[in-house]
Amino acid sequence: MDAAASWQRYQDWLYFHDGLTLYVDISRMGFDDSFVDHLRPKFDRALQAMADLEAGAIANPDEGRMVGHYWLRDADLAPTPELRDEIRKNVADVDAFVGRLHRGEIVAPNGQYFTDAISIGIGGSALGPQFVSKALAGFNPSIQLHFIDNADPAGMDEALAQVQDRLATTLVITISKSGGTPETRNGMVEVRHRFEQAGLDFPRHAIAITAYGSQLANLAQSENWLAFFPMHDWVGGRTSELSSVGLLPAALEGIDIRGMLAGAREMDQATRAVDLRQNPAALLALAWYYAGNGQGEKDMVLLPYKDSLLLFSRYLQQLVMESLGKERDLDGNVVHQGIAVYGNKGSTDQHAYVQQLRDGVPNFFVTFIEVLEDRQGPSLELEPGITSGDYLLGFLLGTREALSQKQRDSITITIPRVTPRIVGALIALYERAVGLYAALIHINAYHQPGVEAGKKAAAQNLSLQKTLQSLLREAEKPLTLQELAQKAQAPDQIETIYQILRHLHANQRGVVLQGNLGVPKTLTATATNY
Ligand SMILES: O=P(O)(O)OC[C@H]1O[C@H](O)[C@H](O)[C@@H](O)[C@@H]1O
Repeated sequence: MDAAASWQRYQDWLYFHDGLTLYVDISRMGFDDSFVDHLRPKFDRALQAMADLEAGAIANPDEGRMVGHYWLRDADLAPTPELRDEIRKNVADVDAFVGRLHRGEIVAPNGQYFTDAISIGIGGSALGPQFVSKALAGFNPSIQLHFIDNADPAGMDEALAQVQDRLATTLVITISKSGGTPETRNGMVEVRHRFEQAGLDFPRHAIAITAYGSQLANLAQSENWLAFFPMHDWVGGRTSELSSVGLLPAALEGIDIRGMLAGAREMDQATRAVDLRQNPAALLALAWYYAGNGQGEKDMVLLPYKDSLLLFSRYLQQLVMESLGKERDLDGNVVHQGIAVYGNKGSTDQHAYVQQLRDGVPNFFVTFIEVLEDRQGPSLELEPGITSGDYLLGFLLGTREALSQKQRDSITITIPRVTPRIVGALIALYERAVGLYAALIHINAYHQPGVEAGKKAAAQNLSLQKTLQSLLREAEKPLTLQELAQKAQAPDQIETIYQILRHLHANQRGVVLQGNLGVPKTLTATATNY
Protein backbone atom coordinates (compact mmCIF):
# COMPACT_ATOMS: atom_id res chain seq x y z
CA MET A 1 0.00 0.00 0.00
CA ASP A 2 1.44 3.40 -0.91
CA ALA A 3 1.77 6.22 1.61
CA ALA A 4 -1.33 8.08 0.42
CA ALA A 5 -3.53 4.96 0.61
CA SER A 6 -2.11 4.09 4.01
CA TRP A 7 -2.83 7.60 5.33
CA GLN A 8 -6.37 7.43 3.96
CA ARG A 9 -6.92 4.04 5.57
CA TYR A 10 -5.55 5.43 8.84
CA GLN A 11 -8.08 8.25 8.78
CA ASP A 12 -10.93 5.96 7.71
CA TRP A 13 -10.42 3.58 10.61
CA LEU A 14 -9.15 5.87 13.37
CA TYR A 15 -11.37 5.63 16.45
CA PHE A 16 -11.37 8.55 18.89
CA HIS A 17 -13.10 8.72 22.25
CA ASP A 18 -13.70 12.37 22.87
CA GLY A 19 -14.23 12.20 26.64
CA LEU A 20 -11.23 10.00 27.33
CA THR A 21 -9.02 11.40 24.55
CA LEU A 22 -8.23 7.81 23.61
CA TYR A 23 -7.51 6.58 20.11
CA VAL A 24 -7.60 3.08 18.62
CA ASP A 25 -5.94 2.56 15.26
CA ILE A 26 -6.39 -0.78 13.52
CA SER A 27 -5.43 0.49 10.07
CA ARG A 28 -2.20 -1.51 10.10
CA MET A 29 -4.11 -4.79 10.28
CA GLY A 30 -4.43 -6.15 6.77
CA PHE A 31 -8.21 -6.83 6.58
CA ASP A 32 -10.39 -5.49 3.79
CA ASP A 33 -14.03 -4.39 3.59
CA SER A 34 -15.29 -7.80 2.52
CA PHE A 35 -13.83 -9.30 5.70
CA VAL A 36 -15.69 -6.72 7.77
CA ASP A 37 -18.94 -7.42 5.90
CA HIS A 38 -18.45 -11.14 6.39
CA LEU A 39 -18.08 -10.71 10.17
CA ARG A 40 -20.91 -8.23 10.61
CA PRO A 41 -23.70 -10.78 11.29
CA LYS A 42 -21.47 -12.47 13.87
CA PHE A 43 -20.89 -9.09 15.49
CA ASP A 44 -24.60 -8.37 15.64
CA ARG A 45 -25.05 -11.61 17.55
CA ALA A 46 -22.03 -10.93 19.77
CA LEU A 47 -23.28 -7.45 20.68
CA GLN A 48 -26.66 -8.93 21.53
CA ALA A 49 -24.96 -11.57 23.69
CA MET A 50 -23.14 -8.79 25.56
CA ALA A 51 -26.41 -6.92 26.07
CA ASP A 52 -28.04 -10.09 27.43
CA LEU A 53 -25.09 -10.65 29.74
CA GLU A 54 -25.35 -7.11 31.08
CA ALA A 55 -29.05 -7.64 31.67
CA GLY A 56 -28.30 -10.57 33.96
CA ALA A 57 -28.47 -13.61 31.66
CA ILE A 58 -26.69 -16.77 32.84
CA ALA A 59 -23.71 -15.99 30.63
CA ASN A 60 -21.55 -18.65 32.28
CA PRO A 61 -23.74 -21.70 31.61
CA ASP A 62 -21.36 -24.35 32.99
CA GLU A 63 -21.27 -22.74 36.39
CA GLY A 64 -24.86 -21.44 36.20
CA ARG A 65 -23.69 -17.91 36.95
CA MET A 66 -24.48 -14.38 35.92
CA VAL A 67 -21.50 -12.34 34.76
CA GLY A 68 -21.77 -8.98 36.43
CA HIS A 69 -18.43 -7.18 36.39
CA TYR A 70 -19.91 -4.39 34.26
CA TRP A 71 -22.37 -3.59 37.04
CA LEU A 72 -19.49 -2.80 39.37
CA ARG A 73 -18.92 0.52 37.64
CA ASP A 74 -22.54 1.27 36.84
CA ALA A 75 -24.70 -0.12 39.61
CA ASP A 76 -27.86 1.01 37.83
CA LEU A 77 -27.27 -1.80 35.34
CA ALA A 78 -27.52 -4.55 37.95
CA PRO A 79 -30.69 -6.60 37.53
CA THR A 80 -32.11 -6.24 41.06
CA PRO A 81 -32.38 -3.37 43.59
CA GLU A 82 -30.57 -5.53 46.18
CA LEU A 83 -27.57 -5.96 43.90
CA ARG A 84 -27.53 -2.26 43.07
CA ASP A 85 -27.48 -1.31 46.75
CA GLU A 86 -24.82 -3.87 47.51
CA ILE A 87 -22.51 -2.66 44.75
CA ARG A 88 -22.80 0.95 45.94
CA LYS A 89 -22.32 -0.08 49.54
CA ASN A 90 -19.16 -2.05 48.72
CA VAL A 91 -17.47 0.97 47.14
CA ALA A 92 -18.63 3.21 49.96
CA ASP A 93 -17.30 0.70 52.52
CA VAL A 94 -13.88 0.64 50.87
CA ASP A 95 -13.80 4.44 50.78
CA ALA A 96 -14.91 4.76 54.38
CA PHE A 97 -12.47 2.16 55.71
CA VAL A 98 -9.50 3.57 53.82
CA GLY A 99 -10.47 7.12 54.78
CA ARG A 100 -10.37 6.13 58.46
CA LEU A 101 -6.96 4.49 57.96
CA HIS A 102 -5.52 7.50 56.18
CA ARG A 103 -6.88 9.88 58.82
CA GLY A 104 -5.46 7.73 61.59
CA GLU A 105 -8.86 6.82 63.01
CA ILE A 106 -7.94 3.18 62.54
CA VAL A 107 -4.36 2.60 63.65
CA ALA A 108 -2.04 -0.31 64.26
CA PRO A 109 -2.19 -1.93 67.71
CA ASN A 110 0.91 0.08 68.68
CA GLY A 111 -1.07 3.28 68.13
CA GLN A 112 0.82 4.33 64.98
CA TYR A 113 -0.46 4.84 61.44
CA PHE A 114 -0.32 1.80 59.19
CA THR A 115 2.58 2.30 56.79
CA ASP A 116 2.59 -0.84 54.59
CA ALA A 117 0.34 -3.61 53.37
CA ILE A 118 1.24 -7.10 52.19
CA SER A 119 -1.30 -8.24 49.63
CA ILE A 120 -1.55 -12.04 49.37
CA GLY A 121 -3.39 -13.52 46.40
CA ILE A 122 -2.81 -15.22 43.07
CA GLY A 123 -4.20 -15.00 39.53
CA GLY A 124 -7.14 -12.64 39.41
CA SER A 125 -6.58 -11.88 43.07
CA ALA A 126 -3.11 -10.45 42.36
CA LEU A 127 -2.58 -9.42 38.74
CA GLY A 128 -5.01 -6.50 38.69
CA PRO A 129 -3.81 -4.97 41.97
CA GLN A 130 -0.18 -5.38 40.83
CA PHE A 131 -0.84 -3.80 37.43
CA VAL A 132 -2.70 -0.85 38.93
CA SER A 133 -0.13 -0.34 41.66
CA LYS A 134 2.72 -0.19 39.14
CA ALA A 135 0.68 2.07 36.84
CA LEU A 136 -0.64 4.55 39.36
CA ALA A 137 0.85 4.40 42.86
CA GLY A 138 3.75 6.68 42.02
CA PHE A 139 6.70 7.31 44.29
CA ASN A 140 4.94 8.13 47.51
CA PRO A 141 1.84 6.02 48.10
CA SER A 142 -0.17 6.64 51.28
CA ILE A 143 0.46 3.02 52.24
CA GLN A 144 3.21 1.02 50.53
CA LEU A 145 2.01 -2.23 48.95
CA HIS A 146 4.01 -5.47 48.75
CA PHE A 147 2.81 -8.61 47.04
CA ILE A 148 2.96 -12.32 47.71
CA ASP A 149 1.50 -13.92 44.59
CA ASN A 150 2.97 -17.41 44.60
CA ALA A 151 3.71 -20.46 46.70
CA ASP A 152 7.45 -19.73 46.45
CA PRO A 153 8.86 -19.56 49.99
CA ALA A 154 11.72 -17.32 48.87
CA GLY A 155 9.20 -14.88 47.36
CA MET A 156 7.39 -14.76 50.70
CA ASP A 157 10.67 -14.05 52.47
CA GLU A 158 11.38 -11.22 50.06
CA ALA A 159 8.03 -9.53 50.69
CA LEU A 160 8.48 -9.93 54.43
CA ALA A 161 12.03 -8.58 54.25
CA GLN A 162 10.68 -5.42 52.63
CA VAL A 163 8.65 -4.68 55.78
CA GLN A 164 10.79 -6.25 58.45
CA ASP A 165 11.34 -3.00 60.38
CA ARG A 166 7.71 -2.01 60.01
CA LEU A 167 5.86 -5.25 60.64
CA ALA A 168 4.07 -3.62 63.59
CA THR A 169 2.48 -1.09 61.21
CA THR A 170 1.84 -3.46 58.30
CA LEU A 171 -1.59 -4.57 57.12
CA VAL A 172 -2.06 -8.02 55.61
CA ILE A 173 -4.72 -8.30 52.90
CA THR A 174 -5.61 -11.87 51.99
CA ILE A 175 -7.50 -11.94 48.70
CA SER A 176 -9.16 -15.08 47.40
CA LYS A 177 -12.56 -15.32 45.80
CA SER A 178 -12.90 -18.99 46.64
CA GLY A 179 -11.13 -18.55 49.96
CA GLY A 180 -9.48 -21.94 49.53
CA THR A 181 -6.62 -21.42 47.08
CA PRO A 182 -3.61 -23.22 48.60
CA GLU A 183 -0.95 -20.75 47.43
CA THR A 184 -2.83 -17.89 49.09
CA ARG A 185 -3.54 -19.83 52.25
CA ASN A 186 0.16 -20.78 52.51
CA GLY A 187 1.23 -17.17 52.14
CA MET A 188 -1.22 -16.10 54.81
CA VAL A 189 -0.07 -18.83 57.23
CA GLU A 190 3.60 -17.91 56.71
CA VAL A 191 2.98 -14.19 57.18
CA ARG A 192 0.83 -14.84 60.20
CA HIS A 193 3.64 -16.94 61.69
CA ARG A 194 6.06 -14.01 61.33
CA PHE A 195 3.60 -11.70 63.06
CA GLU A 196 3.20 -14.17 65.90
CA GLN A 197 6.95 -14.63 66.21
CA ALA A 198 7.23 -10.85 66.53
CA GLY A 199 4.61 -10.88 69.27
CA LEU A 200 2.05 -9.06 67.11
CA ASP A 201 -1.69 -9.61 67.18
CA PHE A 202 -2.25 -10.82 63.58
CA PRO A 203 -6.06 -10.41 63.43
CA ARG A 204 -5.67 -6.68 64.24
CA HIS A 205 -3.63 -6.33 61.04
CA ALA A 206 -5.61 -8.71 58.85
CA ILE A 207 -8.11 -7.95 56.11
CA ALA A 208 -9.96 -10.58 54.07
CA ILE A 209 -11.43 -10.12 50.60
CA THR A 210 -13.36 -13.24 49.75
CA ALA A 211 -16.79 -14.74 49.08
CA TYR A 212 -19.28 -14.98 51.92
CA GLY A 213 -19.13 -18.38 53.57
CA SER A 214 -15.68 -19.32 52.24
CA GLN A 215 -13.04 -20.89 54.52
CA LEU A 216 -11.22 -17.57 54.57
CA ALA A 217 -14.42 -15.66 55.39
CA ASN A 218 -15.11 -18.03 58.28
CA LEU A 219 -11.60 -17.65 59.62
CA ALA A 220 -11.74 -13.85 59.39
CA GLN A 221 -15.10 -13.82 61.12
CA SER A 222 -14.18 -16.26 63.89
CA GLU A 223 -11.01 -14.31 64.70
CA ASN A 224 -12.61 -10.92 64.26
CA TRP A 225 -10.12 -9.66 61.67
CA LEU A 226 -9.70 -5.92 61.23
CA ALA A 227 -11.91 -5.90 58.11
CA PHE A 228 -13.76 -8.08 55.62
CA PHE A 229 -14.83 -7.11 52.11
CA PRO A 230 -17.04 -9.47 50.11
CA MET A 231 -16.58 -10.88 46.61
CA HIS A 232 -19.54 -12.06 44.61
CA ASP A 233 -20.06 -15.18 42.60
CA TRP A 234 -21.10 -13.07 39.61
CA VAL A 235 -17.62 -11.51 39.39
CA GLY A 236 -14.89 -13.77 38.00
CA GLY A 237 -11.36 -13.54 39.38
CA ARG A 238 -9.85 -12.21 36.15
CA THR A 239 -12.49 -9.49 35.88
CA SER A 240 -12.41 -8.50 39.54
CA GLU A 241 -10.02 -5.55 39.43
CA LEU A 242 -12.86 -3.08 39.79
CA SER A 243 -14.42 -4.96 42.70
CA SER A 244 -13.08 -4.72 46.24
CA VAL A 245 -10.19 -6.97 45.05
CA GLY A 246 -8.64 -4.08 43.15
CA LEU A 247 -10.32 -1.12 44.78
CA LEU A 248 -9.13 -1.72 48.34
CA PRO A 249 -5.39 -2.10 47.54
CA ALA A 250 -5.55 0.87 45.15
CA ALA A 251 -7.38 3.06 47.65
CA LEU A 252 -4.83 2.20 50.34
CA GLU A 253 -2.11 3.54 48.06
CA GLY A 254 -4.08 6.75 47.60
CA ILE A 255 -5.26 6.01 44.04
CA ASP A 256 -8.54 7.61 42.99
CA ILE A 257 -10.76 4.53 42.75
CA ARG A 258 -13.84 6.51 41.76
CA GLY A 259 -11.81 7.80 38.82
CA MET A 260 -10.98 4.23 37.81
CA LEU A 261 -14.64 3.27 38.00
CA ALA A 262 -15.68 6.35 36.02
CA GLY A 263 -13.17 5.58 33.25
CA ALA A 264 -14.40 2.01 33.01
CA ARG A 265 -18.00 3.19 32.91
CA GLU A 266 -17.26 5.60 30.06
CA MET A 267 -15.52 2.86 28.13
CA ASP A 268 -18.36 0.41 28.76
CA GLN A 269 -20.77 2.94 27.28
CA ALA A 270 -18.59 3.45 24.19
CA THR A 271 -18.31 -0.28 23.64
CA ARG A 272 -22.06 -0.79 23.45
CA ALA A 273 -22.13 1.04 20.09
CA VAL A 274 -23.57 -1.17 17.36
CA ASP A 275 -21.61 0.61 14.64
CA LEU A 276 -18.32 -1.30 14.60
CA ARG A 277 -16.27 1.75 13.68
CA GLN A 278 -17.63 3.57 16.70
CA ASN A 279 -16.99 0.70 19.09
CA PRO A 280 -13.36 0.40 20.24
CA ALA A 281 -13.79 -3.07 21.78
CA ALA A 282 -15.39 -4.32 18.57
CA LEU A 283 -12.46 -2.90 16.61
CA LEU A 284 -10.02 -4.86 18.78
CA ALA A 285 -12.09 -8.04 18.50
CA LEU A 286 -12.28 -7.58 14.73
CA ALA A 287 -8.51 -7.13 14.53
CA TRP A 288 -7.86 -10.21 16.70
CA TYR A 289 -10.25 -12.26 14.61
CA TYR A 290 -8.56 -11.15 11.43
CA ALA A 291 -5.04 -11.72 12.76
CA GLY A 292 -5.63 -15.27 13.94
CA ASN A 293 -8.31 -16.36 11.51
CA GLY A 294 -10.75 -16.68 14.41
CA GLN A 295 -8.59 -19.56 15.68
CA GLY A 296 -5.90 -17.71 17.63
CA GLU A 297 -3.29 -18.51 15.02
CA LYS A 298 -1.33 -15.39 15.89
CA ASP A 299 -0.03 -14.29 19.27
CA MET A 300 -0.82 -10.91 20.76
CA VAL A 301 2.34 -8.97 21.61
CA LEU A 302 1.66 -6.04 23.92
CA LEU A 303 4.13 -3.17 23.76
CA PRO A 304 3.28 -0.21 25.97
CA TYR A 305 5.86 2.54 25.52
CA LYS A 306 5.64 3.57 29.16
CA ASP A 307 7.34 1.94 32.12
CA SER A 308 4.33 2.33 34.41
CA LEU A 309 2.30 0.07 32.07
CA LEU A 310 4.86 -2.72 32.36
CA LEU A 311 2.45 -5.15 34.02
CA PHE A 312 -0.41 -4.63 31.57
CA SER A 313 0.68 -7.60 29.45
CA ARG A 314 0.84 -9.88 32.50
CA TYR A 315 -2.60 -8.72 33.57
CA LEU A 316 -3.94 -9.31 30.06
CA GLN A 317 -2.31 -12.71 29.85
CA GLN A 318 -4.79 -14.04 32.39
CA LEU A 319 -7.74 -12.00 31.14
CA VAL A 320 -7.27 -13.12 27.55
CA MET A 321 -5.81 -16.61 27.88
CA GLU A 322 -7.94 -17.89 30.74
CA SER A 323 -11.04 -16.49 29.06
CA LEU A 324 -10.35 -17.59 25.49
CA GLY A 325 -8.18 -20.67 25.93
CA LYS A 326 -10.88 -23.33 25.70
CA GLU A 327 -11.10 -26.90 24.47
CA ARG A 328 -14.78 -26.78 23.52
CA ASP A 329 -17.22 -24.26 22.15
CA LEU A 330 -20.64 -23.58 23.61
CA ASP A 331 -22.10 -26.51 21.66
CA GLY A 332 -19.51 -28.95 22.99
CA ASN A 333 -17.44 -29.19 19.81
CA VAL A 334 -13.69 -29.53 20.28
CA VAL A 335 -12.21 -26.23 19.06
CA HIS A 336 -8.98 -25.61 21.05
CA GLN A 337 -9.35 -21.85 21.06
CA GLY A 338 -7.20 -19.12 22.57
CA ILE A 339 -4.85 -16.25 21.86
CA ALA A 340 -1.38 -16.27 23.39
CA VAL A 341 -0.36 -12.97 24.97
CA TYR A 342 3.10 -11.75 25.82
CA GLY A 343 5.01 -8.52 26.00
CA ASN A 344 6.81 -6.20 28.31
CA LYS A 345 7.48 -2.63 27.22
CA GLY A 346 8.95 -0.51 24.49
CA SER A 347 11.46 0.53 23.57
CA THR A 348 13.14 -1.99 25.90
CA ASP A 349 11.85 -4.97 23.94
CA GLN A 350 13.30 -3.57 20.71
CA HIS A 351 16.63 -4.58 22.18
CA ALA A 352 15.44 -8.10 22.94
CA TYR A 353 12.93 -9.98 20.78
CA VAL A 354 11.76 -7.42 18.22
CA GLN A 355 14.43 -8.82 15.88
CA GLN A 356 12.37 -11.99 15.60
CA LEU A 357 9.16 -10.04 15.17
CA ARG A 358 10.52 -8.25 12.14
CA ASP A 359 12.51 -11.02 10.51
CA GLY A 360 11.45 -14.31 12.06
CA VAL A 361 8.30 -16.41 12.34
CA PRO A 362 5.29 -14.25 11.41
CA ASN A 363 3.05 -15.74 14.11
CA PHE A 364 1.97 -12.59 15.97
CA PHE A 365 0.43 -9.17 15.81
CA VAL A 366 1.58 -6.26 17.96
CA THR A 367 -0.46 -3.87 20.05
CA PHE A 368 1.46 -0.67 20.66
CA ILE A 369 0.33 1.56 23.48
CA GLU A 370 1.40 5.15 23.08
CA VAL A 371 1.12 7.63 25.95
CA LEU A 372 1.02 11.21 24.71
CA GLU A 373 2.24 12.90 27.88
CA ASP A 374 5.94 12.15 28.28
CA ARG A 375 6.27 13.09 31.93
CA GLN A 376 4.98 15.60 34.44
CA GLY A 377 6.79 18.88 33.89
CA PRO A 378 9.15 20.05 31.19
CA SER A 379 11.69 17.88 29.41
CA LEU A 380 15.35 18.43 28.80
CA GLU A 381 16.38 18.90 25.21
CA LEU A 382 18.98 16.20 24.61
CA GLU A 383 19.90 17.88 21.38
CA PRO A 384 18.26 20.92 19.78
CA GLY A 385 14.49 20.35 19.64
CA ILE A 386 14.63 16.71 20.74
CA THR A 387 13.70 15.22 24.13
CA SER A 388 13.77 11.68 25.57
CA GLY A 389 10.03 11.50 24.95
CA ASP A 390 10.60 12.35 21.28
CA TYR A 391 13.02 9.46 21.10
CA LEU A 392 10.47 7.15 22.71
CA LEU A 393 7.84 8.10 20.12
CA GLY A 394 10.45 7.77 17.38
CA PHE A 395 11.19 4.23 18.50
CA LEU A 396 7.49 3.33 18.59
CA LEU A 397 6.75 4.76 15.14
CA GLY A 398 9.92 3.29 13.74
CA THR A 399 9.09 -0.21 14.93
CA ARG A 400 5.49 0.09 13.74
CA GLU A 401 6.73 1.10 10.31
CA ALA A 402 9.48 -1.52 10.18
CA LEU A 403 6.96 -4.24 11.00
CA SER A 404 4.47 -2.91 8.49
CA GLN A 405 7.06 -3.06 5.73
CA LYS A 406 7.33 -6.79 6.37
CA GLN A 407 3.54 -7.30 6.50
CA ARG A 408 3.59 -7.71 10.28
CA ASP A 409 0.30 -6.30 11.50
CA SER A 410 -0.19 -3.95 14.43
CA ILE A 411 -2.80 -2.09 16.43
CA THR A 412 -1.97 1.19 18.16
CA ILE A 413 -3.83 2.46 21.19
CA THR A 414 -3.03 6.05 22.14
CA ILE A 415 -3.88 7.48 25.54
CA PRO A 416 -3.26 10.98 26.87
CA ARG A 417 -1.54 9.94 30.12
CA VAL A 418 -1.66 7.18 32.70
CA THR A 419 -4.39 8.26 35.12
CA PRO A 420 -6.91 6.30 37.20
CA ARG A 421 -9.63 7.14 34.67
CA ILE A 422 -7.57 5.93 31.72
CA VAL A 423 -6.43 2.77 33.50
CA GLY A 424 -10.08 2.01 34.31
CA ALA A 425 -10.92 2.60 30.67
CA LEU A 426 -8.13 0.29 29.45
CA ILE A 427 -9.31 -2.48 31.78
CA ALA A 428 -12.86 -2.09 30.51
CA LEU A 429 -11.74 -1.92 26.88
CA TYR A 430 -10.01 -5.29 27.11
CA GLU A 431 -12.73 -6.91 29.20
CA ARG A 432 -15.25 -5.91 26.56
CA ALA A 433 -13.03 -6.94 23.64
CA VAL A 434 -12.52 -10.37 25.22
CA GLY A 435 -16.27 -10.72 25.83
CA LEU A 436 -17.10 -9.78 22.24
CA TYR A 437 -14.39 -11.96 20.74
CA ALA A 438 -15.54 -14.92 22.84
CA ALA A 439 -19.06 -14.43 21.52
CA LEU A 440 -17.72 -14.23 17.95
CA ILE A 441 -15.98 -17.58 18.33
CA HIS A 442 -18.86 -19.02 20.35
CA ILE A 443 -17.09 -20.03 23.55
CA ASN A 444 -17.72 -19.54 27.28
CA ALA A 445 -15.21 -16.88 28.36
CA TYR A 446 -16.17 -17.08 32.00
CA HIS A 447 -15.16 -20.52 33.21
CA GLN A 448 -11.70 -22.15 33.52
CA PRO A 449 -12.17 -25.93 33.61
CA GLY A 450 -8.59 -26.59 32.51
CA VAL A 451 -7.09 -25.08 35.64
CA GLU A 452 -8.52 -27.82 37.84
CA ALA A 453 -6.38 -30.69 36.50
CA GLY A 454 -3.11 -29.23 37.82
CA LYS A 455 -4.66 -28.44 41.20
CA LYS A 456 -5.93 -32.01 41.63
CA ALA A 457 -2.57 -33.49 40.65
CA ALA A 458 -0.80 -31.20 43.16
CA ALA A 459 -3.10 -32.37 45.96
CA GLN A 460 -2.42 -36.02 45.05
CA ASN A 461 1.33 -35.41 45.11
CA LEU A 462 1.19 -33.91 48.59
CA SER A 463 -0.78 -36.89 49.83
CA LEU A 464 1.74 -39.26 48.21
CA GLN A 465 4.55 -37.32 49.94
CA LYS A 466 2.93 -37.88 53.34
CA THR A 467 2.67 -41.61 52.61
CA LEU A 468 6.34 -41.76 51.57
CA GLN A 469 7.47 -39.90 54.69
CA SER A 470 5.62 -42.29 56.94
CA LEU A 471 6.79 -45.39 55.01
CA LEU A 472 10.40 -44.24 55.31
CA ARG A 473 10.07 -43.54 59.02
CA GLU A 474 8.73 -47.09 59.54
CA ALA A 475 11.24 -48.80 57.24
CA GLU A 476 13.97 -50.90 58.79
CA LYS A 477 16.40 -50.53 55.92
CA PRO A 478 17.01 -48.11 53.04
CA LEU A 479 14.42 -48.54 50.29
CA THR A 480 14.81 -48.31 46.54
CA LEU A 481 12.35 -46.19 44.58
CA GLN A 482 10.82 -49.41 43.25
CA GLU A 483 10.29 -50.76 46.76
CA LEU A 484 8.80 -47.48 47.94
CA ALA A 485 6.45 -47.36 44.99
CA GLN A 486 5.24 -50.89 45.77
CA LYS A 487 4.76 -50.13 49.45
CA ALA A 488 2.93 -46.88 48.67
CA GLN A 489 0.71 -48.82 46.26
CA ALA A 490 1.71 -46.35 43.59
CA PRO A 491 3.75 -48.44 41.12
CA ASP A 492 2.96 -46.10 38.26
CA GLN A 493 4.05 -43.02 40.29
CA ILE A 494 7.72 -43.87 40.48
CA GLU A 495 8.82 -40.77 38.59
CA THR A 496 6.86 -38.54 40.96
CA ILE A 497 8.25 -40.44 43.93
CA TYR A 498 11.78 -39.76 42.72
CA GLN A 499 11.02 -36.06 42.31
CA ILE A 500 9.41 -35.76 45.74
CA LEU A 501 12.36 -37.50 47.43
CA ARG A 502 14.91 -35.43 45.56
CA HIS A 503 13.19 -32.29 46.81
CA LEU A 504 13.08 -33.52 50.42
CA HIS A 505 16.74 -34.52 50.19
CA ALA A 506 17.77 -31.13 48.80
CA ASN A 507 16.03 -29.32 51.64
CA GLN A 508 17.32 -31.59 54.45
CA ARG A 509 13.77 -32.57 55.24
CA GLY A 510 14.41 -35.87 56.97
CA VAL A 511 15.13 -37.92 53.85
CA VAL A 512 18.56 -38.85 52.54
CA LEU A 513 19.14 -40.29 49.08
CA GLN A 514 22.16 -42.48 48.48
CA GLY A 515 23.55 -43.64 45.15
CA ASN A 516 24.02 -41.75 41.92
CA LEU A 517 21.62 -38.79 42.02
CA GLY A 518 21.60 -38.65 38.23
CA VAL A 519 20.67 -42.32 37.84
CA PRO A 520 17.40 -42.75 39.75
CA LYS A 521 17.38 -46.54 39.71
CA THR A 522 20.62 -46.64 41.77
CA LEU A 523 19.10 -44.64 44.61
CA THR A 524 17.98 -45.74 48.02
CA ALA A 525 16.09 -43.52 50.43
CA THR A 526 16.38 -43.43 54.19
CA ALA A 527 14.62 -41.37 56.81
CA THR A 528 17.32 -39.53 58.74
CA ASN A 529 15.92 -40.80 62.02
CA TYR A 530 16.51 -44.39 60.80
O1 LIG B 1 -9.30 -15.75 44.03
P1 LIG B 1 -9.05 -17.22 44.14
O2 LIG B 1 -10.30 -18.00 44.38
O3 LIG B 1 -7.99 -17.51 45.17
O4 LIG B 1 -8.51 -17.72 42.76
C1 LIG B 1 -7.30 -17.29 42.22
C2 LIG B 1 -7.15 -17.78 40.80
O5 LIG B 1 -7.03 -19.18 40.84
C3 LIG B 1 -7.64 -20.00 39.93
O6 LIG B 1 -6.90 -21.15 39.71
C4 LIG B 1 -8.26 -19.46 38.70
O7 LIG B 1 -7.86 -20.11 37.54
C5 LIG B 1 -8.11 -17.99 38.55
O8 LIG B 1 -9.10 -17.52 37.68
C6 LIG B 1 -8.22 -17.29 39.87
O9 LIG B 1 -8.11 -15.91 39.68
